[in-house]
Amino acid sequence: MTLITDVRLRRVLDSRGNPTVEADVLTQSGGFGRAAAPSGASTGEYEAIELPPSEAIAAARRHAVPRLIEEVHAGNQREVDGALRAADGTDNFSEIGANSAVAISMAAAKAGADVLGAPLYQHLGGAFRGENFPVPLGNVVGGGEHAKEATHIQEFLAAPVGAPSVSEAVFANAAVHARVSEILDERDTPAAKGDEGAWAPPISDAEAFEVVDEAVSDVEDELGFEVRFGLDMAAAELYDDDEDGYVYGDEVKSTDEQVDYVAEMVEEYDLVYVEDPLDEDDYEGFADLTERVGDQTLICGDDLFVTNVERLQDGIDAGAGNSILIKPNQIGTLSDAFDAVELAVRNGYDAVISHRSGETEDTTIAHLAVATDAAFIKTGTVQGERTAKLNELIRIADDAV
Ligand SMILES: O=C(O)[C@@H](CO)OP(=O)(O)O
Ligand SMILES: [Mg+2]
Repeated sequence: MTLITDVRLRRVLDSRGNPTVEADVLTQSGGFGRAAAPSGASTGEYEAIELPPSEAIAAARRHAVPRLIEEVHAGNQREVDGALRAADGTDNFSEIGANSAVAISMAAAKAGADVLGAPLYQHLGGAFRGENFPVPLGNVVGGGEHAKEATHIQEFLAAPVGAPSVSEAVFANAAVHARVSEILDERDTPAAKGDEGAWAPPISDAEAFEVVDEAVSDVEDELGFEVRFGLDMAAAELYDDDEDGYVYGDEVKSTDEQVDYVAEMVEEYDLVYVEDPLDEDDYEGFADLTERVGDQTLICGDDLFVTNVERLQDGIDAGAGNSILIKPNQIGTLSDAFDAVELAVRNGYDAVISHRSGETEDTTIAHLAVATDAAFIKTGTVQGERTAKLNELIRIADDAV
């Protein structure tokens, strides 16, 4: 019934106005799934390869589509993803592009769910999934590669850890985003927005800590449940080999100073989450920091692990981090993303399912987060391509998908 009968690929717009790959998968019994690949700006060096969309589409049509049509069942995700891997023949999807691979992989999952008449999260996670919901990490202030003339730290993320429901959590993040804007106004600080819809004010990181801390406390008082915050430092973008350190404008921090700085910020602001606090090759630095503050906060590897089980296993062996960011397009298929979650959970690491800075209205990651029982989902706060995922989470909780 779920035998794939057609795969259609096209270029569509992403939220930055760039082209990206969209896939439609059709099955014998009329099942249909559609998904689009997201795209990063602060991409990790070890990510699977994103090809220019036209090239990725042409290569996938040549190599992958013939191996899928009348050959593979959309309901069997391992079979779909195995065919994509076989069609590509490389470790990093450099032949057909991870953007084509992930779009087809996700579209096939949706087609499989469609035939079963089940919501995607249930198809992927099983009948007993859907009781627990991830805490949404909401980007409220940011800079780095996502905005010019703003903070060095890429993302300051509201984390409504005490919210009684996913809907209240989503609205809490929106309230923090709104409160940040008021506080910036009070300080006569103009702010543009970055790629993910976070405020991108021309202020120092130290001031951003103050502003976000104040906004989070105000919203916590107003709503009456615990709201904290965290960071994505995207430190691989700050690290400069020539300087042998992390560059914050005129200041350069050595690795030891960077570890001290992050540990101090965790203490001072009671941070609940710190992503990529060190360079993407620095397992040792991650391990030092995890040793110091890993019992108080999540230390999450994004560019460090790139959703890759081998890199995650190296991290587990080294004691580097206690959490992994999961981005399906970093590795190319849903099966690979699930394998990374499974390895993480077996080793006491929390999984955090994540969007990219370039997104579409695709909502697959909302389902993925519920299907995998992930602790957190990072998918912005406002702006259509972000609210698409957040609203889908609300619908899943309301049994309305
Ligand atoms: O670093 C990150 O975690 C992401 C998403 O916030 O950014 P990008 O997609 O640009 O890699
Ligand atoms: Mg990151």
